[in-house]
Amino acid sequence: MTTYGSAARLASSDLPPPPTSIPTNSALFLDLDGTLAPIMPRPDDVGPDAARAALIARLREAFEDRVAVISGRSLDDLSRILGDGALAYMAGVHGLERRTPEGVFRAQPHEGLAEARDVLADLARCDRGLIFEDKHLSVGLHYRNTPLAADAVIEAAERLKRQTGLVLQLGDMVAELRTPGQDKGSSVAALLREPAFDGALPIFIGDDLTDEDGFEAARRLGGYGVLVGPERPSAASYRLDGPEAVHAWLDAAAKSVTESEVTR
Ligand SMILES: O=P(O)(O)OC[C@H]1O[C@H](O[C@H]2O[C@H](CO)[C@@H](O)[C@H](O)[C@H]2O)[C@H](O)[C@@H](O)[C@@H]1O
Repeated sequence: MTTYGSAARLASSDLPPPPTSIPTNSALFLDLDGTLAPIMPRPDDVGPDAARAALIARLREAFEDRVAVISGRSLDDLSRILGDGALAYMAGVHGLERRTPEGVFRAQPHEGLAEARDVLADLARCDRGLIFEDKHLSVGLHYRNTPLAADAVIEAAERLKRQTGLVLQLGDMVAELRTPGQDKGSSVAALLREPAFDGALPIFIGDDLTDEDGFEAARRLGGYGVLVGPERPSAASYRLDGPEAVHAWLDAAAKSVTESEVTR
């Protein structure tokens, strides 16, 4: 369940930027859209990017593979955007799918998805600005290109939540109905149980409401969250302005870890 962190954080304001000098045993849990990639008008507008790929490769080396992308996108879509094998650890559909070197975990799709799929796809046919997205374990309707449709989309999604038992996941100009049972926080906890992450300090970086589960898990498991974008009540401890600042911070953090390894 998404809440907004401990009471101390409910009125959070002026979160500082994270320190660039971080413990060598840190593990990075990274959101994609709005964090590693700038927000684009349509989901398919986000594609492979050489600078991002090079950054991920540097991070994997500096953090000895303790790097995971944890996204609302499906694993297939993440492979299209990041490249197959770009990362050893990835979670998709808000934690409903997870890939590690040992294999793929995938939740069972909820039976209510058929109804949600029909209703949202019908709505998309009524407004050419709406984009219907089917991720098999969840279905979503994007209204970024037709913002006046927001109320109707959210109302329909709330009704579907009540009728089906699916989880309503509101995001950045999107309403999504997803299979219950997992979230970004449970993915962080599961990945920290992998041998490569043993004893690691989790740092979760993300921009969206779904990332609050990741911030809370990181905090509970001894690390912290970094909110990307404007201030809001959040379980994160630090904040960066946007993807450009994220890339610069990750670069600096990787260098600081590499340098402290060299001087040991
Ligand atoms: O958890 P994330 O990696 O941040 O993924 C969240 C959602 O990202 C995508 O939608 C968002 O980004 C699109 C491209 O910038 C944008 O057009 C859309 O309005 C945003 O909501 C993706 O399509 C969703 O499946 C993800 O859940």
